[in-house]
Amino acid sequence: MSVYTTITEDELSQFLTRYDLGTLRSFEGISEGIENTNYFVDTEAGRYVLTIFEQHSFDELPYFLNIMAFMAEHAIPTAHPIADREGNYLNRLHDKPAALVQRLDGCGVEQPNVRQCAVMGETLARFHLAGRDFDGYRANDRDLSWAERTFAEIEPYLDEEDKALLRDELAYQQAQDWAHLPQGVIHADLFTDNALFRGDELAGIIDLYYACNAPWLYDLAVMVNDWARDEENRYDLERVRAIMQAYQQVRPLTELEQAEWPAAQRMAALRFWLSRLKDKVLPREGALTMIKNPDVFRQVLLHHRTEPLPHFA
Ligand SMILES: Nc1ncnc2c1ncn2[C@@H]1O[C@H](COP(=O)(O)OP(=O)(O)OP(=O)(O)O)[C@@H](O)[C@H]1O
Ligand SMILES: N[C@@H](CCO)C(=O)O
Repeated sequence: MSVYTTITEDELSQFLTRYDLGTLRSFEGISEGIENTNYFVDTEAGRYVLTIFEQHSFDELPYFLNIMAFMAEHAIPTAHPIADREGNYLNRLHDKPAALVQRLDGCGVEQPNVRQCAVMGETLARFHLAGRDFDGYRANDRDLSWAERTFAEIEPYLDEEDKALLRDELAYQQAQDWAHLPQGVIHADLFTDNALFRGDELAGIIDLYYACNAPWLYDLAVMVNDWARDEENRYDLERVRAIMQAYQQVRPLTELEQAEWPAAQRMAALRFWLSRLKDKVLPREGALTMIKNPDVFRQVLLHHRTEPLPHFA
């Protein structure tokens, strides 16, 4: 359940007076999602999603909302934030940051098919190329130095085998040439639950709240690690091929990227193994975060260390 902040009809109607969206028709809390409070909101003018941000500060949100607007305006299917009469995407509700975005007409997919994987590969490449003209900048706060700090924090809670594996992987990642890979705006969390589909048509990507500047190849690895994995955490090479070929039809990988592809898969697995481990051993106080299983990404990392996925260039 993810309605942490409950709003009344009167409060919402009052909030909507800042926008040019007509009067409220109906609203309903959304049960999916973990981090924020989300409501579906229908008004005379259309259908929207209201997000009340439970974790982010007012200062950090404009970057994310501006990227969503920029991508939507550059033909990348994304929910466009709605500006109020003064042109602001960000507002205040219950003393928390809040924003309205377009409601996309689609559903999440749990086990994507090959066609949906190809759509995602192509869309990610277009997202990366479009981002070259975006003038905001945000450093990646889940990079290798974050991984090292996180390992140091959680090390006392880990068994010897995991400690040795993580130490070895961190040393391997330190030796990679991340600085010379092509970089730009990345989504950084494009898992299957962050894309909504109507059949095989992508309605849009959501949850851009980890977006940052980082190597494009890493973003592709985050996607492949999640989209091409079956329920037993085995990789389906047809789905890997579909993502990689569709991506490279729009933006072919450079030689350096091809060489670093195994390292990128491992870095993406390491990042989500560590964040899930940290959520498990050091749960955030007061946060209602549902713990996602860290072992999935331990398994993914072990897979890629012995048998990295091909780049299909
Ligand atoms: N723009 C949108 N259009 C349609 N549905 C949306 C939109 N944004 C969110 N949703 C719906 O709301 C659900 C929760 O959104 P989201 O995944 O962003 O949750 P969250 O709590 O904000 O983030 P997280 O997934 O990181 O916990 C989604 O699964 C989706 O069903
Ligand atoms: N996609 C992340 C959670 C949200 O960032 C995970 O599956 O661990």
